[in-house]
Amino acid sequence: MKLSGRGVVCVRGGREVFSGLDFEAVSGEAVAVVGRNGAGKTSLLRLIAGLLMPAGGTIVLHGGDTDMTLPEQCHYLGHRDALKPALSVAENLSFWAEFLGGVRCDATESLATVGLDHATDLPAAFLSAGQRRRLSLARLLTVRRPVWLLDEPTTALDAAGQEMFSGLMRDHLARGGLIIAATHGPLGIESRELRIGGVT
Ligand SMILES: Nc1ncnc2c1ncn2[C@@H]1O[C@H](COP(=O)(O)OP(=O)(O)OP(=O)(O)O)[C@@H](O)[C@H]1O
Repeated sequence: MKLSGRGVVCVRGGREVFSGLDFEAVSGEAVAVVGRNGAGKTSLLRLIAGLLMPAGGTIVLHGGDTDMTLPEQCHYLGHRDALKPALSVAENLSFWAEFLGGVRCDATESLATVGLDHATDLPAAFLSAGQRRRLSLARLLTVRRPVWLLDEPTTALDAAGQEMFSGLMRDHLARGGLIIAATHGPLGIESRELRIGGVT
């Protein structure tokens, strides 16, 4: 499987953010997207996820499931946790599993893996920042998708959480998945750098 972008142009609010961007990532590989604030790292993830349209160029997944679109094969984890505060931890995960569709893995197991099995009935409103992030990560495990698009994924995670997450990323790569992560700091696993917007 290979994700490749050729000559990608990103325009936001009528202003060109980047242009002529070439990139690729293959199965088993993590790419860390780096660059100054406003360089377009989040925008690139959103372009790949199909949440924005490129103003030029192409983004194609080779060797994926031909019956599914690229966005249907991606998990996009934004830097803000998309959780419903009034729903419990388990209900939030169930909502996401329903929304994403496809084959579900065991939610209880996913919550145990991210260290939230003690809080399944707690409303998401009461979670700490790190716990909210852990709940977002559980989504990656409950519905399996090969392409992980992660925006500042380690934000708010403590040392143990970062270690747990590094393990999840390694497992994902070992299963043939690929990861594109926007980050200002170390990702926690071996990765190739994709710099956008010139030198920071
Ligand atoms: N909805 C929008 N309308 C207009 N411009 C936008 C919109 N969203 C983002 N932008 C602009 O697009 C540019 C790229 O933003 P983006 O969030 O992709 O950058 P980034 O590299 O992820 O930044 P950071 O490191 O600060 O997270 C910025 O100049 C931003 O102001």
